[in-house]
Amino acid sequence: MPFIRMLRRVGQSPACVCWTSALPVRFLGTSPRQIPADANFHSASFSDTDHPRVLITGGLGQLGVGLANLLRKRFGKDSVILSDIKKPPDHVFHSGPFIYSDILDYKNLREIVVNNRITWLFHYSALLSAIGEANVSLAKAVNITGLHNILDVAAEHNLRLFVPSTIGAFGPTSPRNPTPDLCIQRPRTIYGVSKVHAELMGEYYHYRYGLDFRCLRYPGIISADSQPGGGTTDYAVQIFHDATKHGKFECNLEAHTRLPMMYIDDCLRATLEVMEAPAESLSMRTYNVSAMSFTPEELAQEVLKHVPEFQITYNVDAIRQAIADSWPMNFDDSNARKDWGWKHDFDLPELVTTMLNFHGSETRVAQAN
Ligand SMILES: NC(=O)c1ccc[n+]([C@@H]2O[C@H](COP(=O)([O-])OP(=O)(O)OC[C@H]3O[C@@H](n4cnc5c(N)ncnc54)[C@H](O)[C@@H]3O)[C@@H](O)[C@H]2O)c1
Ligand SMILES: C[C@@H](O)[C@H](N)C(=O)O
Repeated sequence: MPFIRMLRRVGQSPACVCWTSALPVRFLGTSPRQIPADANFHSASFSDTDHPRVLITGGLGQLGVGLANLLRKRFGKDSVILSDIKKPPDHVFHSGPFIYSDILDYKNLREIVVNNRITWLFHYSALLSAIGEANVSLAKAVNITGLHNILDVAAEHNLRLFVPSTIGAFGPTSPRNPTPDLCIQRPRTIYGVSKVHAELMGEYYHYRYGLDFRCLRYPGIISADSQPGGGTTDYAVQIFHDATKHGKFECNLEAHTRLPMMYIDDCLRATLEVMEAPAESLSMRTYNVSAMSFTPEELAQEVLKHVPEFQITYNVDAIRQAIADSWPMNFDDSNARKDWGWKHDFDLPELVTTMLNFHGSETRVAQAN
């Protein structure tokens, strides 16, 4: 019977023994963009877990290049395509496949997925919290309309889809210390609203169309060799540049502002681990992940142990402060630890040593040249 072909892979997790398993998709409407049945499952016959062919959107931001490096080590250089709307720097362009992809252009997205037989998609394009408040209409387009395109292309081509969410998906009425996976989510930034929307839409597509949607709520991510893209947690990256270059740092958040944070290696490993986790181990599709939690003052104290002349001053940015005050202080990630074995490697001391070593050696190289 022709409609049998239209049945999506369902019942993949205990949470997805949904009514799609009992009813053919024909009775539920077809795919999200009304694609004919024969157009589905371009990639269904390939082994998408053992050897995925990967597309990363928004790959030239703080996190994408590191993710590509990790995935290329695991799946081979040519199996991972990095994409963005920006021009890649030389070292990125020469390190593996790069392609232009604007997530607002649905046909372009579909062409890339089809031509490259993509099976896994990591959707990193976004406008972050502070920059999103400065440009709400662009944030709505990229974070919401763009997400719709990604969900549709993923559902139509049977992709495994990773979309990162954030501590910013919570708001002032959420429990802040700790913040569990399931609680009130009423964020007050366009970034947060778009991320709650992404979580809910991804889960809806999972239950409605059998989309293999996986989502982690990242804390603020700290990286040494990539710059943050306009978020509230950016201070915790900039402090290391300034401590090694100038011995001082002006912080745009108040001294006692506590936020969950994570070193990039932990973040990217968590991302790969949840993507490789057997579907039956996932009792949820959106998980908090956490590593450490600190204030600017505590971070400065740790930096001082290595840079004795280091000084921190405060010049608070009211918008970022209001955002930070509405976000979780500590993240409860016990479900991720229980379901798929999440465990972080970096606490505050290891983070600070690693970051200062990186920037210290860079500064020494620059001084020697
Ligand atoms: N960095 C963090 O601390 C953090 C924390 C929580 C969640 N996240 C999430 O992780 C993801 C990656 O974060 P990041 O820090 O690398 O972000 P970033 O801001 O550094 O990079 C985002 C990238 O998206 C690209 N982009 C913008 N518009 C686009 C479009 N129309 N089409 C294609 N690409 C477009 C930008 O050019 C940019 O390179 C985001 O979804 C973000 O919300 C990041
Ligand atoms: C926390 C995260 O989503 C991002 N770093 C921001 O501050 O906007």
